[in-house]
Amino acid sequence: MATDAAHQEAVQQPDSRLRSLNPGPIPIPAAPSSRSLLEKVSDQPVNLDLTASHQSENDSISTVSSVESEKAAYEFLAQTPIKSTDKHLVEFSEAMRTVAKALRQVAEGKAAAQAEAAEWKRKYELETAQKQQTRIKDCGTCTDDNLGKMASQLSLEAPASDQTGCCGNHGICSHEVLQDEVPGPNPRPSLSMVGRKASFRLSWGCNGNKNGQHKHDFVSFEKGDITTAERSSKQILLKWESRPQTVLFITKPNSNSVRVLCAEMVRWLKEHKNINVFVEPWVSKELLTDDSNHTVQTWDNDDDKKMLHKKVDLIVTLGGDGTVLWAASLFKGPVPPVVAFAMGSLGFMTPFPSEQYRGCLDNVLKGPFSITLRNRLQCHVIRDAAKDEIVTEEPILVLNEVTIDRGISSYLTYLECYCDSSFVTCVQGDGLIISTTSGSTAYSLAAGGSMVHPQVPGILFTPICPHSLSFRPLILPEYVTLRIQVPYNSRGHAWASFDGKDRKQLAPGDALICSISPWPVPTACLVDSTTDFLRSIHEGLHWNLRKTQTLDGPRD
Ligand SMILES: NC(=O)c1ccc[n+]([C@@H]2O[C@H](COP(=O)([O-])OP(=O)(O)OC[C@H]3O[C@@H](n4cnc5c(N)ncnc54)[C@H](O)[C@@H]3O)[C@@H](O)[C@H]2O)c1
Ligand SMILES: Nc1ncnc2c1ncn2[C@@H]1O[C@H](COP(=O)(O)OP(=O)(O)OP(=O)(O)O)[C@@H](O)[C@H]1O
Repeated sequence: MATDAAHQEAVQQPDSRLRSLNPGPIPIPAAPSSRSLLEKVSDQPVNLDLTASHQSENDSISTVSSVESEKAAYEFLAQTPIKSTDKHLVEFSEAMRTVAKALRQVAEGKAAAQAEAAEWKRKYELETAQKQQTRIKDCGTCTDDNLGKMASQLSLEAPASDQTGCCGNHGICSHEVLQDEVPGPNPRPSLSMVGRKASFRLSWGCNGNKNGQHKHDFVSFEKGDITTAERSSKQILLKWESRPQTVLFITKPNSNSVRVLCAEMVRWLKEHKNINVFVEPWVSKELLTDDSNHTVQTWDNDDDKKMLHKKVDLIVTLGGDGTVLWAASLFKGPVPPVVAFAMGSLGFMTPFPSEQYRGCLDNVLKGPFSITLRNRLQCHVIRDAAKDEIVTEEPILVLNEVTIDRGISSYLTYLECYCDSSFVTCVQGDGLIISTTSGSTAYSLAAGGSMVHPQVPGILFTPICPHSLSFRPLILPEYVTLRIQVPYNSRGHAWASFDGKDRKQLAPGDALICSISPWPVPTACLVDSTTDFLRSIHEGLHWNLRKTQTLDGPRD
């Protein structure tokens, strides 16, 4: 009998029979015979959630007791001609797989969108909370009523008379006068020795004209025709409005020549220019041992360090590019102009020759001088584990780049990248560099990114050894926010490093959010921004160096 034969077959191969019989616990309408079988095989409720949909079909098979399944199968097989039922069930099973896959995709899409929305909300809350915290901290003991007033005093302000004169008429964010120290408890003696901070004005130079005037770029929409007006020279000039009085020295450690020059420059500035000098705490000890006549100032705690920008008119760096990065990293907010003397091997950001420091400093202290406004990236690490906390980790500012790589892991990094709300790509390779245009000549360049003039407003998106032939570096506009997410299904952790330092581990679920910071680093130019940039790529990289062909050869 056919039924007996089928019974026999089922007894001999119960496993394979059950695999085709059980497409999962979702009782979706199907052929009557299949449906009745499913109801007998599994009495589990419909489960459309993400966790259940992530289980493989094999997992769902294992949720059904094999004894029950076998019994149900025998009963079913006793009633139904096995061949046609098998065919139905195979079809049904396929249909179920398709449904499960679709449900999983929907659930995954929804979860990703929710996660993204939650993160943007958290980022907003984080920034608001941090701003508020800073204000409260800096205001010290001031009352709630005074909080708003004090907070506005703390921020950078332009004098009322100048607002129309500069920002009003010329429209650029030019001059900014740093306020005196906010009244608060116990000003530190070392910091309070310094007088009022020098004010300065920034303006666009116009066709070589250094009179402080500038023209605006503007777009005209007259009669629906879009045109851009004549472009001014975008060279930015810094002109002192009052005499700079305080200079901060940042020096490369472990260098004898740097130490000697630092001592000499400090003496010269104090004796000939009547300048107050700040140095890092370790340098102050070094200078004291070298020459007890040096009266330099320093800081001894983080709170004083955070107030440096209110005291320092100018930063002088002695070292290579790394020293400029170090100097910038000391300032989590506004950065005073940096005069970088070259005492390293390359020096893309260090245009001033140290042997001519007297002339260079004379010019800078007098002004006006050209500056390059170098954008920094502001990076937030958002921990998956800290999703419910409003304030997570402090933002980190980088002048060159933030790198997300595989660290010591031997697996490919797997990073999901979003630009604002758009998906960019998944990086599978050694990692990703998100670089400023200043950093374009550093690590990003080594990874195949383009060299970009530091005044170009953009963010470089450069993969490191991508395992894909078609992954080319990108340059994105400067106003976007990038989110790099280590997905839950990443095989390993990723590591973020900031200007080559401060490595932080990123676990699956963690994300890094980067956008351009409102606090650029103004670096003084030797000539002007473009001349200095071209000189650095010629001299530093020997860019496009080739022997010139002679006339001595084939001609047209
Ligand atoms: N493969 C690479 O090229 C590679 C690898 C790791 C780090 N880096 C770079 O090193 C930087 C940290 O510098 P450091 O001095 O602290 O480390 P470091 O002492 O290891 O020096 C790195 C080198 O990069 C050069 N450099 C730094 N910033 C530059 C810039 N904006 N343009 C051109 N060259 C630049 C420095 O002059 C130095 O020669 C990182 O921000 C990263 O860009 C490069
Ligand atoms: N004041 C400082 N305190 C601590 N570390 C510093 C300081 N200044 C520089 N560094 C670090 O010292 C390292 C070397 O500095 P830098 O790049 O300026 O010198 P260099 O290697 O001689 O120059 P180049 O990079 O052009 O060859 C960098 O990693 C930098 O971060």
